[in-house]
This record gives sequence, C-alpha cells and structure tokens, in this order.
Amino acid sequence: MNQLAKDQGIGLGFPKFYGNYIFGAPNMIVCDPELAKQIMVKDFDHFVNRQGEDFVKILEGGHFVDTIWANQMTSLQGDKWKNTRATFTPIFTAGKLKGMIKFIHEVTNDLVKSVGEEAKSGRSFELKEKFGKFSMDTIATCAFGVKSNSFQDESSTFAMNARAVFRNSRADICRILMAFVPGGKGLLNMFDIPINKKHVTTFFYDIIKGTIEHRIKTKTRRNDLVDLMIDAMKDEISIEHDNGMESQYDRDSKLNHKVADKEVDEITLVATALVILVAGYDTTAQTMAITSYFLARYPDIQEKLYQEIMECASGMEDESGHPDYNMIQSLPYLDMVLHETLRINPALGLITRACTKDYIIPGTDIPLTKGNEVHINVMAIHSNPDIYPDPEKYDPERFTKEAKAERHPYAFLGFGQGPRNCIGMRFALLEAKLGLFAVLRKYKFVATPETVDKFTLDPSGFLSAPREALLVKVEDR
Ligand code: HEM
Repeated sequence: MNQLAKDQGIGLGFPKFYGNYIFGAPNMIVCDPELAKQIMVKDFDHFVNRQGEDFVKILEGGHFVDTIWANQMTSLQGDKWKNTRATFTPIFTAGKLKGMIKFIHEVTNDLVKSVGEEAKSGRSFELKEKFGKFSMDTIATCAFGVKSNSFQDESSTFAMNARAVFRNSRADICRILMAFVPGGKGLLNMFDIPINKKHVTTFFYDIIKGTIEHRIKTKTRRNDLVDLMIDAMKDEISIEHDNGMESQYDRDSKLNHKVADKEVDEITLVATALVILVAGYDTTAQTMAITSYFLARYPDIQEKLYQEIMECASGMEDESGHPDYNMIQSLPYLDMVLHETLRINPALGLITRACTKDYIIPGTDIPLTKGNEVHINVMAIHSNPDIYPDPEKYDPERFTKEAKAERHPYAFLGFGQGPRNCIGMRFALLEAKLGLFAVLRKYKFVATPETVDKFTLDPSGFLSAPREALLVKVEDR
C-alpha cells in the first residue's frame, strides 16, 4: 500500500491531487503540502474523522471487547474523539514526560546490556527485534505500570499478548469479514462472540484494572501514564503553559474543545492504554531500527552523531548515568537523524481523513461529499525532488533549522499535522533518543555482508515496514 502510494505519486509526476476508486468508493489523494494543510488544519471542521461513519459502526459490535477497541482515540469520531483527545493531551506535555524519564532509563539499561552481549558474540543481529523489545518494555512500564522483561524472557506473557495484538489468525480475519456480511454481526452478537480478539483484550483490561486497584489499595503513585490518565479523567491534571515558545506543529494541533462532565470510566482508560501500545510500539521500534541500519550503512553520519553524543556525555557527572530531559533535547543532530529516517520511511505512508461536511476542493469546483475519504500521500510528498532534492539519499542535513525554514511546514508529515496529529510524538522521540544515545555512546553499528544494500517495503503491512531482516553487527567503542 505504502510503496504503491509512492509509485503512484512519482508515476503521475506529483500532481496536487488525484482520484481513484477503492472498492467502488471514490477517494481523493493529496500530494501537495498546502492542500494537506488546508485539509488537516484550516478546514479541519470538515475532516474531523479518520474513517467513514459506516465503516466504524460495523466494527463497533455489541460485545464489551469491541467497545474497548471502538473507544480507541485512533478510530473515535466527532465529539467523542474531541472529548478523549482534549482529556489526554495534557499527559504528553514536556513537563509530564520529565517525570517518566526514569522508567525509560531503566529499560535503556536492559537494551545496552543486550546490545553488549551482541558485541561480545561478534555476530549480526536483527535490529527490528532488538528495538521491538525496547519499545515493548517502555510502553509496559509507562502505560501499564508493569515490567514486561522482554530482554530477559522471550516468552513473557505481556510480550506474547502484545505481539498477538498485531497478528491476525485465520479465525480473527473470518470474524472481521463476517461483521461486514449482511446479518453477520447479528449472528456474532447472538453467540456473544466479539469481532476483536477476546483473549488479548481481556488480558490488558485485567492488567490496567489490577494496576489501578493496587495503587488505590497501597496509596502508591508512580507519576507514569497510568496515574496521569487517571488524573486527566478526574480533571486533576495541571496544564502547562508554553510562554510563547510553541512551535508551528503545536499551534496547528490546538483543539478548542471544552469537555463537559469528565468521569473515570474503565473502558476509556483501557482503550487509551491499548492505543498507546497499538500506535506506539511498532512505530517507535521501527524508527529506531531503521535509524540504526542507516547509521551502519553511513559511518560518516554515525561518527558525527557519536561526536555530538560524546560532547554531551562529557558534561555529565556520572559516567554510567543517563542524560536528563533538557540534555537529550539539546542534541540537534540526533533530532535531524530521526527526522530524516521518518522522511525517507514514514511509518504511515498515507494519512487519512474522512469528509464530515460537504466541501469544495479549494481553487476548483470539485465537490467532496460526506463520507468521501481523503488520503494525504506522505510517501509522495517526502519523495518529491522539488521539495527534497535527491530524495532517495539519506541526508540528515535536510533537517537543519535553516533547511526546514526554507520548506513548506507541511513538507514533513512523519507525525501527521493538525488537531488529529500524533499525540505521542514527544514520548516517541524522547524514547528513541534516550535508547540510541545510550547504545551509541558505547557501541558502533557496523554493516556486514548480511546487511541489505536497500530494503523494500512489506506490501501486506499497514505501516511502511521493511520486508527484509535488518541485520548489523556492533563493536565496542
Ligand atoms: C516514531 C514513532 C511514531 C510515529 C512515526 C507516529 C506517527 C503517527 C502518525 C503519522 C499518526 C497519524 C497522524 C494524523 O493523522 O495526522 C499518529 C497518530 C497517533 N499516534 Fe503516533 N506515532 C509514533 C509513536 C506514537 C506513540 C509512542 C504513541 C503513544 C504514546 C502514539 C500515539 C498516537 C495516537 C493515539 C494517534 C491518534 C491520534 C488521534 O487520532 O487523535 N504514537 N502517529
């Protein structure tokens, strides 16, 4: 899907937009940053939802398992989405993340230890698998309040259940297909069968319930995402002010919506913890893995990043310690490297909005009617040589302050834009930066004959994920 989107954009010569039919329904595909801005921000009230209402209604089901999945921020619609988004936005601010950094440091220690074992063995290892464990353990400790210990135990129950969220068996696919067949949903309801996976959903529901009950009973507080989610639902969370320092991304993401009558309900809590896993696990793991792959392929870039890291580390008191929030944010090249990874391989190659109110495409007389889907072709925008010269080249210099100022702000859409952008961007970047900092400080990624020259994208995936194994070696510094 993602490769197809890129090929279409290139093949058509990067038009502002084009149309096609998917299962007989007309779709508009946008390759122009200004039109993307119009849809994602300026005319957001016409494009609040991500999918058409009919599609979401089918997957709602009648079982409580389906209710949990239908309440995920990614698929919520209209005012329900606005309520959830406005409630949970304050938990991802810089101040709140500072309080969580110690949990990420703990997982980083496990990551460094595990990479150290690979260095001793001298063998190549798979990057997606390594950073998958790191991402999984970070989410387990921050969003579920438990340790999943993926590095120590390949078959930890948390990790097994989390992986099961992303894998569909034949039976899983059959239940989804059945929901779309006339009468199928009624039949599932009659036998009390949910459309979504019952076993894994119940597992995560029980974890969150257990964590909350334990905290109430023992009166403990960790200031992790679980505590912050509860605070946010009780309206007991402090809102940070930016003192006029906000970025264009933050300004455009503002949602002016007041939530009436907040109350803590378990379904919303579990749905939000689960969406952090679903939206944050693979995306972050893959970004770290692909960055490490490119660092192995381009030693000069790795060396420049190493110098930046060592300069920061030399100012740190404790040699085995970790950088604090301000230190890690003060490394421009690390930020540039991660952004270039997401430019060349955005996790979401197509960002979708559904038209919620009839609309005329600006500068034309072409109408969009309620229910039509608009796909922002991120793959095409990121590969357009007029925006990014020599687009196939991995070049972090594209993200210097000066280079960014010369481009349209919507020329980079790695985290989306507007009020429906990635709510977890700060968390993801913090996690990726801390993990890479700790590894690169001690070890060097090295390409071997097993390292592919170029990876291709998995055609079956929703995310633009490499089809090939990303194998590299590490050496001691
Ligand atoms: C490098 C890692 C990540 C990447 C590249 C990424 C990218 C994205 C993108 C492109 C979107 C769609 C934005 C749009 O439609 O405009 C999105 C949405 C979302 N992301 Fe992320 N994401 C990452 C990590 C995370 C993490 C760690 C979390 C949670 C802590 C998270 C939570 C979400 C949620 C909840 C949404 C839906 C927001 C809504 O509908 O209001 N993401 N992400």
